[in-house]
Amino acid sequence: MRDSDAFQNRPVSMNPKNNLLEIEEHMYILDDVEKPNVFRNMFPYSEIPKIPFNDRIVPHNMPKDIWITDTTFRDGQQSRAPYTTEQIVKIYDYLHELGGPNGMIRASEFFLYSKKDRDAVYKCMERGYKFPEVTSWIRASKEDFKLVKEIGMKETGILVSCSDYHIFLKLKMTRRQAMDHYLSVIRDCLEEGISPRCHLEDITRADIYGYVVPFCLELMKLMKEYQIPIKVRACDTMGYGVNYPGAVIPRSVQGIIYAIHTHAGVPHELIEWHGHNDFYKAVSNSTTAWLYGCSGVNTSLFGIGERTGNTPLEAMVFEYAQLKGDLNGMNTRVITELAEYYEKEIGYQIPPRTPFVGKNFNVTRAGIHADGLLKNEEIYNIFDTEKFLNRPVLCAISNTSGLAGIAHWLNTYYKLKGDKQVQKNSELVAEIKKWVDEEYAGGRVTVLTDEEIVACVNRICLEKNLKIGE
Ligand SMILES: CC(C)C(=O)C(=O)O
Repeated sequence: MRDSDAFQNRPVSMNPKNNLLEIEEHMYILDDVEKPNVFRNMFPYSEIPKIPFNDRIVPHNMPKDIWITDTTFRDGQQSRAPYTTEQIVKIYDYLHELGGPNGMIRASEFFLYSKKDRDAVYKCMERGYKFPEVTSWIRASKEDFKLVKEIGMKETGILVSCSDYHIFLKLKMTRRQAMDHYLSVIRDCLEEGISPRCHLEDITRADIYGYVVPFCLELMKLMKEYQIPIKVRACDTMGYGVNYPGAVIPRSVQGIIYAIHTHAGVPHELIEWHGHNDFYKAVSNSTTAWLYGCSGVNTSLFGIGERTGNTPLEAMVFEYAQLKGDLNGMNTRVITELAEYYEKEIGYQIPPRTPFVGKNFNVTRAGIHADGLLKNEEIYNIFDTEKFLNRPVLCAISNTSGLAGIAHWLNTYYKLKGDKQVQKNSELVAEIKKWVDEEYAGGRVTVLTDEEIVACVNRICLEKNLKIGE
């Protein structure tokens, strides 16, 4: 599918520094349309959304410094039962340790609505950590700005929904009215000396050059006037963003970031991407945002967030390492501690196939694969998961595991190394295999649990006078 040029009818000039065509800044004026533009060509509603292309290619522009921010206690909490104060403080401690001394998890955002919310904030601030910086999420009112100031926070998030779906259909305003309203609220915030983080909700259905860029230009003017940083968070509220080269804005992630950075002049370090996973794209869109000019990507632990969730924080840790070639001080083993904490203390069941944290993320079942693993674990493991996540690669035992799978399971479970390792041709393995085959011949369809296998191993060792690891 093709669409009209996003830049159509807009005046362009050549930038002599980089020979790129650029739109004249003074021409980014608010397009105060009479009727909402709901981009029916992309979002017909009674049909599946469409991805039009105009084949405009945006150049890579990854900032030197990129980082992760966290919304576990805001978007994350919106979609589940609230955490207790103690749980929030414990998770915050973990985030601090995971992010490391270079502030790779730069900031986290907290509600201030209830006493419980504020208690959690006080306790986290008392920790005195530089990172993650404790920031707030409030109703946009003067009283709330005062509260943020009293608590001693430097930054707050403010909702500035930017699509006509929100402006016309929810707020019942025109673009001009919405923009004036938002700007006056942001001015109130700046008057209190608080740095606003503007959440441009629903940006992937917004008119980028008719509303978003003119609005961001006004923000940059305010920033200059007050000499206080103003952040712009591009929120892909419904997960419509795509990262395919040549896709049309407002669905193109790179197109949006390019517009905000190059045409509205927002510096890299003040742009953040906030993704949702409705179309399975939260992670790749966030990485794309980094690649095209965002310093920050906003995430939540295990992707817990509204509907299908947000960009999982742990995923972006490994995206960072792959893009940059190192972890820049992040302690990835804390991810496993966090996963255990969520399962045991919070009672949250992580789906077993979840990358990096699910029970099965590095478990191999098929016998033929297990055979490969036994020869060299690199063949069927993504990286040294024992080193980085304290999760040695595992073979689950089922009807397809074969002798190799059973031997591997024994070696991993009993942590047998070197010549203590059990071989697939050993008597113990053969006896376990007989029991496994009998189980499945009897009609079993489920995998064998660790407890069942240990019981079987103990029985065989007793009956046959065998010892594990000899
Ligand atoms: C409410 C807004 C800021 C949000 O989280 C989103 O757009 O996803």
